[in-house]
Amino acid sequence: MREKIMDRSAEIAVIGLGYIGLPTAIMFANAGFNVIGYEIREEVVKKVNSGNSHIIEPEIEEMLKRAIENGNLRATSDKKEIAGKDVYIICVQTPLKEDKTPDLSYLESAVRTTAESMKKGSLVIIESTVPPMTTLKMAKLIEDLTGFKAGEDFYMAHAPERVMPGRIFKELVYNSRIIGGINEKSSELAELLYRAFVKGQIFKTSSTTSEMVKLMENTFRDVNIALANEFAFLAHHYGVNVFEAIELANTHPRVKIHVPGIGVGGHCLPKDPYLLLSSAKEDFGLIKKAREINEDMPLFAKDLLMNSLKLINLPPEEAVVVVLGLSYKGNSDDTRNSPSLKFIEEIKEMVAEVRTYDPYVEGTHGSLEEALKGADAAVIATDHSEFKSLDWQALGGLMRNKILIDGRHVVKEPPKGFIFKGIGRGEC
Ligand SMILES: NC(=O)c1ccc[n+]([C@@H]2O[C@H](COP(=O)([O-])OP(=O)(O)OC[C@H]3O[C@@H](n4cnc5c(N)ncnc54)[C@H](O)[C@@H]3O)[C@@H](O)[C@H]2O)c1
Ligand SMILES: CC(=O)N[C@@H]1[C@@H](OP(=O)(O)OP(=O)(O)OC[C@H]2O[C@@H](n3ccc(=O)[nH]c3=O)[C@H](O)[C@@H]2O)O[C@H](CO)[C@@H](O)[C@@H]1O
Repeated sequence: MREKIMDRSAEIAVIGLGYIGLPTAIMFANAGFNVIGYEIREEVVKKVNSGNSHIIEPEIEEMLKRAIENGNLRATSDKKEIAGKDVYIICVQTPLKEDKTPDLSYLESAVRTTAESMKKGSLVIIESTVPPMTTLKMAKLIEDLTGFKAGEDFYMAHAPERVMPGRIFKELVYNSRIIGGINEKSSELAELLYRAFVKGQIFKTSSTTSEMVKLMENTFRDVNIALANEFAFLAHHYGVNVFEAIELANTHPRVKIHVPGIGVGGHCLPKDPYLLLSSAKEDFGLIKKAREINEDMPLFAKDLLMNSLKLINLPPEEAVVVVLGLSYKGNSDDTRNSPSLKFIEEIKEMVAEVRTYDPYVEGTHGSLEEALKGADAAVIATDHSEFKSLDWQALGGLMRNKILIDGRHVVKEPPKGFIFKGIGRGEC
């Protein structure tokens, strides 16, 4: 297998062609490997094979076209086509169930497909983010299904993905990588494989440590954002602009406060802290509390909206509200766990009409001007670049009442003639 990886003759199957699987498949294909992407969504398979990406990400269209044109990448929904590959890389989603416990059904199904397809000597890599000890459990499942011995008849590692959407193709190359093999040989093979395109450092450890590292990174970020959000609450209480206060606090050499806002969305931060806690017998409460704070931020935005309507004596049930941005973060089309959706859920029964505008998300208004015509309030819920330079004086002319709520600190100066409130801006 070492030689096959070195001379690029190892054949790779990537299971799941989403935000992580598709870029990963493209990178290995452009590094010279023959890659087949196995994906259950047929519309994704069709799109990828025609050289078009189903996700929005800088550089992806050119990179995908290159991989398809050089004949190294193909997608399929047919299990038979991934039989007998040397390497299987699992990149399926690992969401939460309603009760916030891990839903590992996609992962288990992908592992079962891998077990049905692999051969003696295959290397199986889980890139998905998973609760600690999952890779060992999946290795056992493969042993039970195939009769192969883990670490001898097949190799297995957790190689968590750490890229940031919007910078995926840069971070795939330059981020350092953690490889958690179930044994030394598994780690070594996985390291050799990723060296095909990774220029960052590669650290080898056990699979359970690597699972925990990934979850700790996102939990660190989530808890820090919760702290920033709590500072925003306090700043409203004291009539302080929290962004000015954060900028000043961050001049301290050992302080780096995160950015408060309408909430924390995406496929990762809202669930990874729960994956970390999922099998713990007890916890200290901090991680859960941080989650609760971040999950409640859309309610804070709702309060700012309701207070503003009160100021103009407009009953909420008569108000037309326009939400700017549905995706969880700027310049992305991903709406998973987006705080905008929770905000809309919270207000939709209270107001006359909710309109949405998001240039990245289908099914929203085609034009912001159209959406704002006759509206009473605009609520910015996503920090898309184009929302940073809007001419609110001109847009205000289209509105019936001029209320502007900024949930993402994109409006630097409150526009004249508006009732303006922003999360962290010091006024309720
Ligand atoms: N999105 C991110 O920014 C990001 C970053 C780092 C890590 N991760 C982790 O990577 C994993 C994947 O996340 P994602 O955002 O790419 O998810 P995604 O939903 O975009 O992609 C998963 C894909 O797998 C497919 N799939 C599901 N079950 C399958 C099966 N049994 N066989 C074949 N295909 C199957 C789905 O149809 C989907 O297209 C998750 O564990 C996530 O936590 C995500
Ligand atoms: C540790 C880390 O860096 N992990 C990254 C993270 O990537 P992400 O795409 O989820 O992006 P984030 O920027 O973390 O945003 C999430 C949400 O938090 C809001 N937010 C953010 C910063 C802030 O100060 N205040 C906020 O309110 C923002 O608006 C958005 O809704 O998880 C990926 C998957 O595991 C990782 O691979 C990737 O490295």
